[in-house]
Amino acid sequence: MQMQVTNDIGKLQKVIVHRPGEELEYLTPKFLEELLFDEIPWLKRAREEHDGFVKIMRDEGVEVLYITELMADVLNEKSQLKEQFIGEHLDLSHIANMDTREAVYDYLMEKDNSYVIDTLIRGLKKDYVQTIKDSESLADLTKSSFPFYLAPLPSMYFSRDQGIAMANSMLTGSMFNDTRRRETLFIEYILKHHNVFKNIEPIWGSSLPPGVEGGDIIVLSEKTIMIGLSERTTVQAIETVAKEILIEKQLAEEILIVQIPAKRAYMHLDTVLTMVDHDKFLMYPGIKDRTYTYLMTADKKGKVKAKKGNGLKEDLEKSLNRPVKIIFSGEDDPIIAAREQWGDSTNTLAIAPGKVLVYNRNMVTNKQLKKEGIDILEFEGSELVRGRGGPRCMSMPISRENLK
Ligand SMILES: NC(=[NH2+])NCCC[C@H](N)C(=O)O
Repeated sequence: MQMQVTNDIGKLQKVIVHRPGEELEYLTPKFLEELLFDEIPWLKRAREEHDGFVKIMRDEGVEVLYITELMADVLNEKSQLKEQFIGEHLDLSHIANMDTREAVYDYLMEKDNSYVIDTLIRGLKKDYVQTIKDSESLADLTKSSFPFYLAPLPSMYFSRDQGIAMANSMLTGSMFNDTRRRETLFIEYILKHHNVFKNIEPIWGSSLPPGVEGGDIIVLSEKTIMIGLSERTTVQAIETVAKEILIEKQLAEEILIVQIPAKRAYMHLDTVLTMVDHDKFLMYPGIKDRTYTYLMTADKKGKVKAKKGNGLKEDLEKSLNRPVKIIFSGEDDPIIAAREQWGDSTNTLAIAPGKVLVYNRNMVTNKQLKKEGIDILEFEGSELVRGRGGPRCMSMPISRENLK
């Protein structure tokens, strides 16, 4: 398949998602912070909500692929990859004792592929695996209270962050937090080995310094890629990826960096700013005077140069070559806007210019969008939102129509 994403609003053709699974049932209050959740979603309802999200996209003609199914295809077709895949998960799991590691490996190797895939996402509780019984290891004696050999991956359903299609290439996420690093192994294997992807030269996030996640990348046009400098995306990683984008792979002519305050409530640029139409953006007003912009381009000698931007609106207008309207969410009221931003009001997913998916709970912002002439497709997301992400976070587009 040809990867093609040269904008963030063109008709969405193909997208990869993950249906929330039992990994959400391995969340407990004690480890919420470490696992980057604020609450424990009710799985049954979260799945219904996710199915609703997928149904809207399918009804609109979007081809929706599940990451677990693509991964199962890979392991079913190339069985020799199973050991390597499990091994890479174990490498990233910090199991202190080698015998324990071996026991976990043996346990997984005996199971069938779909069980392995589900377990790697769900997590593996310590009591599932019989380790050394008669002699205890130092790791056992000093064992932490963390109850898993393989931690659950509850943020797996935020597939946006794991793989970022830009033009005809894909960057795999270089996750800022240790707890999310194993998520990207799935898309890496799919990119390397699944025949839905062919002739794609990816940029491997694992080769970058930590900190470029998909929620921070918005492909504005063929010319410009916007990158958030945020809690999750670092200057170091941007410097490296900019060379790939501007020089090695020439995926765009310029990168517009938008620096936002580094805060949990808006860990990625797309939690406070999304594009909803050719000339319209939706933005959380709480960051209005708190963004700084920079432009990165390549000079004739093949070096990346950065300069200060002229402010978000002006830079967007220049890049898109048209006047732009910024709609301030929550009717620009500090309380309404903050409340609804926490409910991901500003994390819309465009499936065509002027047509976006939104959670129904953000009533004020949704009404505002309608007034602005935006077609909104609402769905229930009250459990999904507890993981701090909305429709855009839950989708990894791999094909969108180009804009004229
Ligand atoms: N693109 C996004 N905004 N993704 C939201 C990710 C939420 C996830 N729980 C995290 O903290 O990492």
